[in-house]
Amino acid sequence: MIYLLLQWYIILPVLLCLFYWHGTRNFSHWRKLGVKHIPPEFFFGNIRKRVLFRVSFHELQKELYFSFAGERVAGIYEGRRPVLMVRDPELIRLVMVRDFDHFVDRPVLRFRQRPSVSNMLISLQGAQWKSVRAILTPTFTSGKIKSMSLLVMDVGKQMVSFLNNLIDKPDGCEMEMKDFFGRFTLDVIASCAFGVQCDSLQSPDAEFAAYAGKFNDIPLHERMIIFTVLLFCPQLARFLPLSFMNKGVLNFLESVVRDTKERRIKEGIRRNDFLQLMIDALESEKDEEKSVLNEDIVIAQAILFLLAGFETSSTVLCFTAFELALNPDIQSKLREEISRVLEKHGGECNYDAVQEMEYLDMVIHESMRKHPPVARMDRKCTKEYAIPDTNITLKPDASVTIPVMGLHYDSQYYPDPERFDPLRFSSEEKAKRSPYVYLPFGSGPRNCIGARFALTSTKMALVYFLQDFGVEPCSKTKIPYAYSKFSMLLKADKGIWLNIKRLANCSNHH
Ligand code: HEM
Repeated sequence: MIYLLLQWYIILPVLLCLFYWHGTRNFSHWRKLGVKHIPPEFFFGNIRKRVLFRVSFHELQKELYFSFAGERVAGIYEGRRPVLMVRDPELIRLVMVRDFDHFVDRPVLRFRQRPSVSNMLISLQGAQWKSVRAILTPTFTSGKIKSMSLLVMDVGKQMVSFLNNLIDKPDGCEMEMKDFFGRFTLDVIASCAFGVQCDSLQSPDAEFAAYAGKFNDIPLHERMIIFTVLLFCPQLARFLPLSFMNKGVLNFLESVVRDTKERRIKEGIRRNDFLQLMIDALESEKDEEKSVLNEDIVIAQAILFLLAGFETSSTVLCFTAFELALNPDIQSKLREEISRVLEKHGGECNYDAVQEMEYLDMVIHESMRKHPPVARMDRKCTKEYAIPDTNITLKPDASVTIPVMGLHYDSQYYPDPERFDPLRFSSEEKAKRSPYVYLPFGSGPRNCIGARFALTSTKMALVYFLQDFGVEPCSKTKIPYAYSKFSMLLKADKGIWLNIKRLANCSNHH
């Protein structure tokens, strides 16, 4: 017994020392390279406030950016992991565009996952990413998006008829905007990526909507394990069968894609949606010797479109509505443009009409500046890279981050950054600043593949909405809103509540 105790008296301190050594051995990384940094803390590095959920992800990114004012690059520690923050717009261009072949991948946690997750474009790497991206790129051309916009128009009309039925009082109806626009966006993605007509506005309990609502429901213990692995030993991830997504939901989505695909092939049905474009690519590649696509890859992308497009697009709509409610002059000016352009197009909100709306474009871009759904962009160094005009050489596997949220609030690029001013995005104003200080969709070959689709569908939603309805603050509106501390994507704590009113001269033509 004494022998056993003695053994533990020795083993335990040794284990603790090893644990401490492992947790801190990278902590001289930035000092040795002469990069400005904040001294790290054991376990937390520089992100203690975030790990303890004291601050939101967006606020932390902003704070870190502003703690290195005047620097072109800065060093941060996320847990024990050193990450290089690239602050200078010209260096951002080099990393994201010119020297992209050194930064092809994202530093993602690669758990042992099923093919419908491991094949998602967002986490694919190297040559495999390149070949899948090349196949998907033609599905996002303006021509394809234009034909898909017909599906978005159907959903827009459903949205208007839903609101017409709901709002019968002259003083309007208070609604949570994320939930409202979330249902519009879900219907758009269900239709375009899964070929499912779900009308979640009229029937929120419909099967597809009910499943989609549970997408991020994962048990607390799995969440904790993921967080610890992420901070301490990401190398372990590939041995663990964990996922950020609910397994039941994944099973459901997989079967929707499989069944739809089989039905379309068997019955010769065709539809103008992403799924059709992917099925066509799969069929045309079937007999090629070096085919890239297979059913798993198609399923993975359909699920990814839901994952990458749903929260982001509905967030943009929600915060745009918030800004329009707070800035009634801008709301009126936008509505004037909408009426003027739609009149030219016989009153119909179609793809071409929306493309002509310049002020709408400025409003949505200013909204994504102030409220970018994604707070930062990440890249992994894949080939040794000497950063020009510095003595820093990044080794393969090093992580680099682009501080989107900080750049969007930097007054040297956007004077009075808290002010909502769409005119910052007039052609003259845009020409005055680097494009690399505005990155809601990222940049370079690894940017958001769905950006054009997202812009088209969110703009159409706003046009349908603003034609007949207006938004204004109500008693439940929190100004300024508080950021949710539990979300990686931008989210307002307790939501964004606004009053929706039917306009007096509402056309009611739908
Ligand atoms: C307003 C809505 C959206 C925003 C703000 C947004 C933002 C982003 C951002 C910031 C990235 C990372 C870019 C980078 O690392 O440079 C990204 C990647 C991606 N997005 Fe979006 N996104 C939106 C909508 C969509 C939609 C609707 C789809 C699909 C239909 C989509 C599909 C993707 C995919 C597949 C990637 C990964 C691309 C790759 O790794 O090659 N996104 N998005």
